Amino acid sequence: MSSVFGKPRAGGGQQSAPLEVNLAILGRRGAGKSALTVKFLTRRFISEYDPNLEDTYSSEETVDQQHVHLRVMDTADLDTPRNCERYLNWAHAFLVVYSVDSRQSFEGSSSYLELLALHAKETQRNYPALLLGNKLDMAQYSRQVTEAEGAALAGRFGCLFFEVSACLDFEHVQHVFHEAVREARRELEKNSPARPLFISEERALPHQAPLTARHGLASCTFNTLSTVSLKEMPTVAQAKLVTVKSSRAQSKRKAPTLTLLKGFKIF
Ligand SMILES: Nc1nc2c(ncn2[C@@H]2O[C@H](COP(=O)(O)OP(=O)(O)OP(=O)(O)O)[C@@H](O)[C@H]2O)c(=O)[nH]1
Repeated sequence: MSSVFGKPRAGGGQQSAPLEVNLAILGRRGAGKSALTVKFLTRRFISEYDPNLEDTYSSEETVDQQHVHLRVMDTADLDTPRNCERYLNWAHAFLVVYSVDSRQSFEGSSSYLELLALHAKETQRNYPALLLGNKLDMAQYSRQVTEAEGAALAGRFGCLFFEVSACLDFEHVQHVFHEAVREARRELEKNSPARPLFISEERALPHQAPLTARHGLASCTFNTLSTVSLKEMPTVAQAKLVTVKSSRAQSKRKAPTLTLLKGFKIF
């Protein structure tokens, strides 16, 4: 079951098909994958969760004025990469997360980057990955991995690197997810068959179906920078949905509600 966290779309006039991007969040247990995912989707920090729950969420995003249908798989791999095909064959980009206060999780992130490099070699394709050092808020008390070490590891694998915190700014977390979308988009555009960028006129040719029918588009004037994903949604673990109030402070009013996974507690 997938959960949908809808956000208002900007640029309502734009009619082109949304870009579809699948993003998998990888990393050792406790690195903060779920906390970052839920922060991005709800702007909130969670502190309680079910560590065995793996689920895929979808969210409507606007990245650089483009409408993006983003799916995020918050993986639960226990301690080492397992049954990796479920995300390797599905994702267009990966966020590899470690915690700056855990050397073990940093070493774990290195195994994930190696796995992705091997997959890229085997499939002869580039899969963008971003390395994230999470729990930056803990750095002043219990940092075990320096920023330079994180940057060096990212440099070895040619990926972007950010230090973040699921507890701090939403905007910074959102920026990182949107960077992943940009990286995925770059690859999708590189790998998609050449298509015309602008078509100003549609003429029904005798032997050709109209463009609208062939592309499933409503209008003949369009910009086809977006790429429709052909990858299938994986079968994801069943997750029970619960509805919680979006804010305790709003309890006296008719509070809006959010649908969240069982196991997440919102503060
Ligand atoms: N201080 C701090 N704690 C965090 C942060 N992110 C996550 N945590 C805490 O770290 C613990 C693990 O976070 P999760 O998001 O469940 O980690 P995970 O990587 O999803 O772990 P698994 O579900 O076991 O794979 C939880 O107690 C979170 O509250 C952060 O940025 N700062």
